[in-house]
Amino acid sequence: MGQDNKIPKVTAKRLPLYYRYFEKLHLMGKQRVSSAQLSKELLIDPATIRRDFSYLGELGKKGYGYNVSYLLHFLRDFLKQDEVTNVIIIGVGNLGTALLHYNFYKSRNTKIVAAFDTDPNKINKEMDGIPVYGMDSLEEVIKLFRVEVAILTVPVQVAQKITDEAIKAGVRGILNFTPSVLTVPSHVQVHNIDLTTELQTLVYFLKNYNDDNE
Ligand SMILES: NC(=O)c1ccc[n+]([C@@H]2O[C@H](COP(=O)([O-])OP(=O)(O)OC[C@H]3O[C@@H](n4cnc5c(N)ncnc54)[C@H](O)[C@@H]3O)[C@@H](O)[C@H]2O)c1
Repeated sequence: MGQDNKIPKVTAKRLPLYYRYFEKLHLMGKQRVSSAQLSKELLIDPATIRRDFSYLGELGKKGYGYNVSYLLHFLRDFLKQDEVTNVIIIGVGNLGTALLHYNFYKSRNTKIVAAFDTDPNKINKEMDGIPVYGMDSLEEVIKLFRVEVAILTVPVQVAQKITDEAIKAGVRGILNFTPSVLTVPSHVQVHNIDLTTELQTLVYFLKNYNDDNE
């Protein structure tokens, strides 16, 4: 754990909390935040926040507060050992919305950090606390959050194009809910989830294997 040895456990425990909040501030376009603001949002007293950050080095300036983007990067590197796989959802329609609501709460090592769509009524808003961006932010967000997995819930006709864009920006895994047969480079993995096929297989098994357990 290296440098963490110097940091009190109580501080180390709060770092993910700070990280998540800086992430949120960054997505909201905030560039800096004071310890008083942090204190109000996170319900931690300002002196504790200042002390916590003092263990991490000179990260704040008097009268300026903390630089959100800098701290986000700093904390991300610092928390590497707890790193979760960041995931995005592309296409916030019927299926994408359902998956956003679900947000994979059971999984501790994956996290949906953002969603994307082209519909102006859906973008630049939060859904279940997750920001929904226009497609022009795709590359930036994938790079910023080192997103590794994209869940694809877009119309079939745009699936390949969007896959190409996501891979170009750094995505290495695609959970494909569209019926499109995707072509990807060898370093990328695609998992297809096709409910129609699953249903047909079930019906087939019901018809052919329902008398006994052959
Ligand atoms: N695999 C399955 O079991 C299963 C089940 C249902 C749906 N689907 C598939 O999932 C996909 C989504 O289905 P749905 O019912 O949610 O559709 P939907 O029409 O409700 O949602 C599609 C969303 O994608 C957005 N979109 C359109 N073009 C886009 C683009 N170029 N970039 C980004 N976003 C774009 C739309 O604005 C919309 O919000 C479809 O391909 C559908 O065939 C699969």
